This record gives sequence, structure tokens and C-alpha cells, in this order.
Amino acid sequence: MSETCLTFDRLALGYDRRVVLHDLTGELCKGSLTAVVGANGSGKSTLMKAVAGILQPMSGLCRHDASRIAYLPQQAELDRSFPAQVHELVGLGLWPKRGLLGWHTKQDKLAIVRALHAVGMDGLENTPIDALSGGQLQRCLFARVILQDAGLILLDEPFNAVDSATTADLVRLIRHWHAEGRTIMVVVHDIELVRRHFPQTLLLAGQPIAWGETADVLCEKNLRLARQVEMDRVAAAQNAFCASGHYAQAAQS
Ligand SMILES: Nc1ncnc2c1ncn2[C@@H]1O[C@H](COP(=O)(O)OP(=O)(O)OP(=O)(O)O)[C@@H](O)[C@H]1O
Repeated sequence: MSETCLTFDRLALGYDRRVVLHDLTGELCKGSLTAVVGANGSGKSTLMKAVAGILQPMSGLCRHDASRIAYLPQQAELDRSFPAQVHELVGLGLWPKRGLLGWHTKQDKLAIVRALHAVGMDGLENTPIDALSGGQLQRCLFARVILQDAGLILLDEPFNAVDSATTADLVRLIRHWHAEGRTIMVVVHDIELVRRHFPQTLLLAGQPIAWGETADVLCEKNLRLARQVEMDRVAAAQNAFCASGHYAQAAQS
């Protein structure tokens, strides 16, 4: 039997008192590669934040047994104006070893150069991060993940706004990490990409719709159910908004 890396038990997540994802129960096996899919607002990023330990459950359990986690949030959540160069951004992957203000040894510098080589960014060590394209930045963030050397890797929409060549390179890296036995969860919007490269899929719509082998999960019946649950959820939220009186206030202003 495969070992478990991540366990959810009746997990409910949300913000303030609003639940955005509920009733998630299940396990992720060590060494598995799972795509997390669902419509906008279905709770994918929220789940990644909970696994990363940034968001506490409202109820239920979210537990992992990885000694190290690498978490890559959506690019939109990164501050690109921060005055840093590529080697500094990538070198942050070493902070568990060196601390945030630690000096990098000769070996560390070599490791940064190697990681940049692995993502096709040779020679860009001293480039300011605000001069990078979206695809180049994503490659650098993957180089940082390489240095983090984590057993559990969480990637939130890594293929967003990157071209097909970059997507292919990033998928190759993810498959390489998978072959190394790491456990990987990736939020992906491109269903065809998921079908091609991800053995396992978790389909969300504010609750789990299906979870398991990708071919089974992404059948027409489940996708239709996810759309229906999503539409019901949006309608319920609109009704609650109208009933609260905010709608009348908004219409008057
Ligand atoms: N910090 C926050 N405070 C309050 N509500 C939030 C916060 N972050 C997300 N939400 C809300 O939680 C719900 C789920 O958001 P989440 O970002 O998890 O969705 P998602 O499935 O990742 O969507 P997308 O595909 O658009 O990235 C949405 O209704 C969103 O508005």
C-alpha cells in the first residue's frame, strides 16, 4: 500500500466567516502528481494556502508529513517591484539552510547557477526581477523550487500567462520532480494539459466533485456536475447579497 503524504478530513476553509471550500476528505499518496481543477472561485488557491500552512482550517483537518514544502503562489501575488536580482530571488530557495540573511557559500552560488541552467535561464543571475518577462519570472521561480529540495511541492497556476514553449519546459521539470518521488499538487486551468500530463486530478466547485485517476475524474458527467454546483453556488451568493439589503444600497449609490 502507498504511503500517505497529505490527509484531509472534513476540511472546511474560508475567510472571516464565509466558507469557500467544504467537505474535503481524502488522502494524497507520497510521490503522486495531482492537478487541482475547477472554475474561478472554486477554492483551488484557498486549498493550496491551507496545505502550505498560510490559512488555518475553519474546521476539519489538513495534515501533511513532509519535512519541507515548496509553495509557489500565483504570480499576481508577487511583488515584482521589490529591488532584487535573479540570483537573490532564486537563492531564497536556500533559506532553510542559510536563513533569510545568510551569506551564500561558493557551493550555494554554484547551486544557483545550476538551477538557473536547469530552467533555461543561463547568464541572467544579475538581471533585476522587474526586467523579466512573465515566462522568465516563472522559470526563475521554478529554479527556486529546485533549490528548496522539498518533498511536497505546491504550484498555483504556474502556466498562467506563459507561452507554449515555457509551458512545455515547466511540465518537463514537474515530471522530473515526480520521477524523483516528490509529491506534487498543481492548480491548472487547461483541462487538455491535465489529461496529457497529470495522473491524478481533484475537481473542485466549492466542494470536492471528484478525486482520483484523471481519466475518471474529467468525464463529461463530473464536469457537468461541477458547472451545475458552481452555478448554484453563485446564484445562492447573489440571493444572499440581495436579501442582505446591500443590493438596494448599491443600486441607490
Ligand atoms: N483573502 C481573501 N479574503 C476573502 N475572500 C477571499 C480571499 N481569497 C479568496 N477569497 C474568496 O474565496 C473564494 C475562493 O477563492 P480562490 O482564490 O480559492 O479560488 P480559485 O479557485 O483559486 O479561483 P481562480 O481560478 O480565480 O484563481 C472566492 O470567492 C474568493 O473571492
